[in-house]
Amino acid sequence: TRSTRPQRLLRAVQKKAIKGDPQSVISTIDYFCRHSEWAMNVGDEKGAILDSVVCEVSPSTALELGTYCGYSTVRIARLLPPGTKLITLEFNPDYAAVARQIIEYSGLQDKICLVEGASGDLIPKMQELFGIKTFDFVFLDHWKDRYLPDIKLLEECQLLRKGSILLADNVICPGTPDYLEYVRNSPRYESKYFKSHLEYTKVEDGLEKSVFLG
Ligand SMILES: O=C(NC/C=C/[C@H]1O[C@@H](n2cnc(C(F)(F)F)c2)[C@H](O)[C@@H]1O)c1cc([N+](=O)[O-])cc(O)c1O
Ligand SMILES: [Mg+2]
Repeated sequence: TRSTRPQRLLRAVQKKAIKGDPQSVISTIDYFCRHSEWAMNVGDEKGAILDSVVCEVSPSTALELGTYCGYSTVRIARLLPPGTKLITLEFNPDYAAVARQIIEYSGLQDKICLVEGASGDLIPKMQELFGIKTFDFVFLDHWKDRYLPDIKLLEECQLLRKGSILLADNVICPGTPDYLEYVRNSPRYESKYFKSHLEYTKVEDGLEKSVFLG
């Protein structure tokens, strides 16, 4: 049967990127998505905003919801201080299998823990599975109707602390209206919109950065 898009993206990385070089993995994926097949990676333009927030926060504990092929996983992990771990959650086993290979090819496997399952099941287990008390940084890029329920779950599980940073992709396209309304109007968050474009296109999209106020 025909290969899947994530498999073709992985093949491009294995063929064109330099093993052990995260930047070349990132550049190879961006080139593939711009010139061969579009794919729902955060991309280079929004990726630069993601980079700047990760560097600013310099998190000791970080969570990503929605690994997909591991593009943003590699982007985040390459900037983390030594000894810190990025936990990334992926629901689809086929995507997870591709992501594991892309992460390994980048050489960042020691900084990343990819966990397969549903956020609703895994978030309540973060303390017991990983000894995590709170997350300094959370990147949301999974199903858009899960952003709001999942941050409410993070709050309930006491996984956010005063100053925790949430960064959400696609708040304009495809859009996360209920999430946006919540973080922009809740007294428990201070929110800011970073205008950009949908990956590899001229369509408007952006990232919403929200600080949990406790
Ligand atoms: O739909 C989009 N993204 C959905 C992304 C979904 C990805 O998140 C995973 N997931 C689901 N639950 C979990 C958790 F956390 F529970 F484990 C992880 C899914 O299996 C999938 O790999 C999207 C669409 C467009 N677009 O232009 O259509 C552009 C984008 O940037 C997008 O992110
Ligand atoms: Mg996205």
